[in-house]
Amino acid sequence: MATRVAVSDGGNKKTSRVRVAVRLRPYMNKEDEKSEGPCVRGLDSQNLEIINWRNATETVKYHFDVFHGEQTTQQEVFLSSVKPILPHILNGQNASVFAYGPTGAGKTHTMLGSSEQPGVIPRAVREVFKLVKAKDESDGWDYSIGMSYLEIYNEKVLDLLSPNSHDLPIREDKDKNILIPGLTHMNITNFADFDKHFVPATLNRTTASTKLNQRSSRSHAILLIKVVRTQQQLPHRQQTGKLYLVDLAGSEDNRRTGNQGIRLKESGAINLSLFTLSKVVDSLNSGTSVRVPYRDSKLTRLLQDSLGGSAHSVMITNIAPEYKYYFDTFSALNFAAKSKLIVNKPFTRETVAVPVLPVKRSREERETGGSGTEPQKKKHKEEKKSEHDGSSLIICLELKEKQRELESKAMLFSQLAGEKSITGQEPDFENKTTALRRKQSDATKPNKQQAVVQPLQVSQRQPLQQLLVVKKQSVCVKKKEETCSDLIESLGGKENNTKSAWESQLDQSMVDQSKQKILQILNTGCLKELKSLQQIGDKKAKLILGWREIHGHFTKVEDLIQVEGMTEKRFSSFMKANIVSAMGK
Ligand SMILES: Nc1ncnc2c1ncn2[C@@H]1O[C@H](COP(=O)(O)OP(=O)(O)OP(=O)(O)O)[C@@H](O)[C@H]1O
Repeated sequence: MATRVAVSDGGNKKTSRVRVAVRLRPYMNKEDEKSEGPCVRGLDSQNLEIINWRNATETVKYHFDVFHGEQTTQQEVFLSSVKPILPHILNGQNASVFAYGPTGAGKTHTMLGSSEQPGVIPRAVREVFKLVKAKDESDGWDYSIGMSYLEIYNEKVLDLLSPNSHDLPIREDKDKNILIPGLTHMNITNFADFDKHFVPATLNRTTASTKLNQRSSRSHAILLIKVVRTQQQLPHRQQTGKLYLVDLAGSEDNRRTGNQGIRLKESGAINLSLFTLSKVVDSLNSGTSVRVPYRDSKLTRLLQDSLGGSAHSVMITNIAPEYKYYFDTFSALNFAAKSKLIVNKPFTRETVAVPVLPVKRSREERETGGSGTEPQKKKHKEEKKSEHDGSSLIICLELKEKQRELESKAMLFSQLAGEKSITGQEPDFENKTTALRRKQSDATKPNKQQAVVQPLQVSQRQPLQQLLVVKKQSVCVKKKEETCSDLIESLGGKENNTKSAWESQLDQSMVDQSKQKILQILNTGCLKELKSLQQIGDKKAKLILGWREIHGHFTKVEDLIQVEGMTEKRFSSFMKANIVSAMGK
């Protein structure tokens, strides 16, 4: 029996920021490179720029911990982004590395690689063995290493080391430790041992061919390497460090993947979990005590202790240079920029053997008995707060939300790009790749997400016609909102009036009818119809479409509060404006 104790040594209270690296893969087809050039490019080892879709005469700049360009080798990625965090797991702390990005952007290449170009996973496991070997004899601790390997496919947790097993439950003990009863845990003694289990298990992972990637990963694969160290002397303190190596399924746009049937269903599950990941990131970033929605997807639930404050985490965002990935790339970069704000608070997980069992166990006994499943007992004050501490893995999910927002923009954009301009010429966005080589201004002003809009010389390139159309629309939305405020004012309503105060001035049956009309538009309206509602601009309308895609129908207008950015206050104002407007028709 062992008791979980907090460790108060110096390093434990330190906060650790999620490191964010971005890796740009090379062109897969040299012809594309010649014909269009990249839509995104690196500027130096930390900065990159991408064309601004809102205005093709500008680029948007991002600053990250590391930028890995097309020529970066697997070893360089490992050395700079992953190796530095590995020593922590020998001290009872958690670490995680996860690859995020659009489908086909290079996540599996980065994490797994090939026999000629091994990726992060084989390199990290080798390094862990190396670190343990270096410590083993000298520091008074015995070490054992174990592995588990699972995938989350269609919201099911499947054991890749035991492929016939069924969906495994995720449980949380009273100390908020995440457990997966029944998950195989194998002790491994060297890299060959790991390889023997890992390689065949990898073949069990669900992959399929999509239009964008012949061998697309349809699941999130999570490799867990657990290092348990036990003091050789009394009181036989024991510390457990976990390393999660995560290859996320790609965020995807089904208009481009051509997914149908089962692929479409998979895609829904992938996008839902990535969407939840984005919500978790948002919550963690907000730094408030708002509930972090870990429970909303299996992925975030499972990775809770990698994301919630107890881990050293690295997110490698993979992006692709081709124009067809433009909006995916843009949303991935925004997500990555946001995830940089997450701060983890690493601590050491330690148990102490109860004094009635002072007999020193042999290493073999410890290995077979000590690490069969997730830790059974953990007690740590800091850990209790873990739902509110920012951590890492996450990064992805916010993407989903951004993804949806941008998907809609992409649809609009691609519709526009697909049409010939009034003058009969093809839209020229795709031909502008070299526009990244534009004159730069020194006047850069970083925003919260570290993105900088870099103005370009208008004389060098004319704004794209279709982009101007998008701009005009947003002007219209603004005007509409002003009209709406006027209406509210004329009713004598202030934003914070209670519902009864303003509703009581109206005929209840009319109010109910208006609500029905609003509900109908919320449930069936296309983008344009949604935008016809008062106070619903382009962004909100897309968020509503995204919500509908995931959750189905709104059962009542009040459900609108569940849509991102719709606070109670805004909802109240929205209702007032729209009821008044509907009654006036
Ligand atoms: N840095 C790179 N250098 C060379 N080839 C790469 C690189 N990154 C990716 N590739 C190649 O690009 C293709 C797609 O990469 P990969 O399968 O890793 O994408 P993915 O992001 O994992 O996609 P999915 O989400 O669909 O599984 C593969 O053929 C891979 O070998």
